[in-house]
Amino acid sequence: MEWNGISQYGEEETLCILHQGQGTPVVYGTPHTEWGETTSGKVLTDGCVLGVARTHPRNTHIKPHPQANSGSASVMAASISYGASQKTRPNQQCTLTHEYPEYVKMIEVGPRDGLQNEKEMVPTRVKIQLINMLSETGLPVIEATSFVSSKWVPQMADHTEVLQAIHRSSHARYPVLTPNMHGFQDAVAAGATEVAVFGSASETFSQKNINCSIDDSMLKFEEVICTAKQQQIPVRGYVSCALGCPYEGPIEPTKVAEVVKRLYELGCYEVSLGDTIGVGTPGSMAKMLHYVMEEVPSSALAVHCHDTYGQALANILTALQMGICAVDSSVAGLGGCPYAQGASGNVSTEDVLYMLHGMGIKTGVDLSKVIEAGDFICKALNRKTNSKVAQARSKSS
Ligand SMILES: CC(C)(COP(=O)([O-])OP(=O)([O-])OC[C@H]1O[C@@H](n2cnc3c(N)ncnc32)[C@H](O)[C@@H]1OP(=O)([O-])[O-])[C@@H](O)C(=O)NCCC(=O)NCCSC(=O)C[C@@](C)(O)CC(=O)[O-]
Repeated sequence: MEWNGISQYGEEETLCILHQGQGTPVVYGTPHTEWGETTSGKVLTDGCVLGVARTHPRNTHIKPHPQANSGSASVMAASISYGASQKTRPNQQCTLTHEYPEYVKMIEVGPRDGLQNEKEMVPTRVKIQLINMLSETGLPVIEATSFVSSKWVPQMADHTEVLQAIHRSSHARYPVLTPNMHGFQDAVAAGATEVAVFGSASETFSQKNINCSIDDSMLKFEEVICTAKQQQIPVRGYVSCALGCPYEGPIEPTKVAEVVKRLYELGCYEVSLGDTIGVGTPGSMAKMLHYVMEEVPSSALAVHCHDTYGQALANILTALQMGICAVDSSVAGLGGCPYAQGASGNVSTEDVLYMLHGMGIKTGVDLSKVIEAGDFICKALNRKTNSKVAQARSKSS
């Protein structure tokens, strides 16, 4: 099936006209409207309604409209691009292509997600040096530690020492995890200037990870977010098990979307979608994002892919095609979650950078310096890197 689009670009708005083959064009979306809301408020024609266009500074995503005729589901994950440089006039045809963001924000989670699962205590000075080395790479966000119970996660017990000793780059931010007010207050006392709350789309995982139901977690997060707002501290959110749960198996994308929406509405500036056990595929990622992006704009979403089944890069690429511009990753692919047995580490920062830079996407991050930081932490842990790029570079040097 061929999908065609015609767009008319103005400074402020894009009008998308979608049609199939010889069908009569259907006008169905502008950047200022959400799904199903058109400038006219109506579908202009019937027989060839294919979907609605949701514009993004760079991508226009097509989603089947409830009245769409058969076969339109095949565009669920497609994106149609009308970059500013590709201005078209009405009646000119555009071919559907994927257009990627020019810049991707990299969120380094190695010092927290990467190390929290280590059985042997990692010396505090090693954690500090790792963060200091990562700060030299140009990474814009480095998640430094977490203010959780040391009975639950002993590896993060030195959170205050770590946060207070690192050299903070003026170009980077250093969020820390805070599951409740106790953690938030400790974090602020230690000098945190950004925090993250972490919920789950799975009830069982929520219980196992933070000892409360999803609803109770939202009450705790609300308190944290309200207090943080008063102190002008930005709050990021996580939703674990976005593509599967170690206890419940597959999670309905509608459930993921609901939890993401709750966090966003509470005031998280960005919500990271965690494939906690790395079971996702481009298919399930596209489907989940499709539902989530109905509730929350792509500009407020990030993806957080563990690489258990080797799908992380493909899943990230899918997310980029759908308009996501923020990616969590872990130096040397370190990590795992203490409450998700068998889950391997995050996608490695080195491998994501190699892919993005190879696609001409800017990150502002120096890959060689990240490889050095990865080399440092792997030596300290007496471990081989999980990064394919770092492995290849070390063989060739
Ligand atoms: C959330 C809690 C603290 C609840 O733990 P709890 O036991 O239910 O807490 P409580 O409120 O009942 O309090 C019990 C005791 O804990 C203390 N306490 C209470 N809160 C804190 C705190 N913040 N820091 C330090 N101590 C705390 C509190 O003061 C009290 O101390 P006591 O009076 O018995 O001496 C616990 O379940 C916990 O620490 N869980 C750890 C969760 C964790 O860190 N998981 C790994 C990170 S999430 C992740 O990896 C997934 C992610 C984000 O990467 C994305 C993905 O991949 O999906």
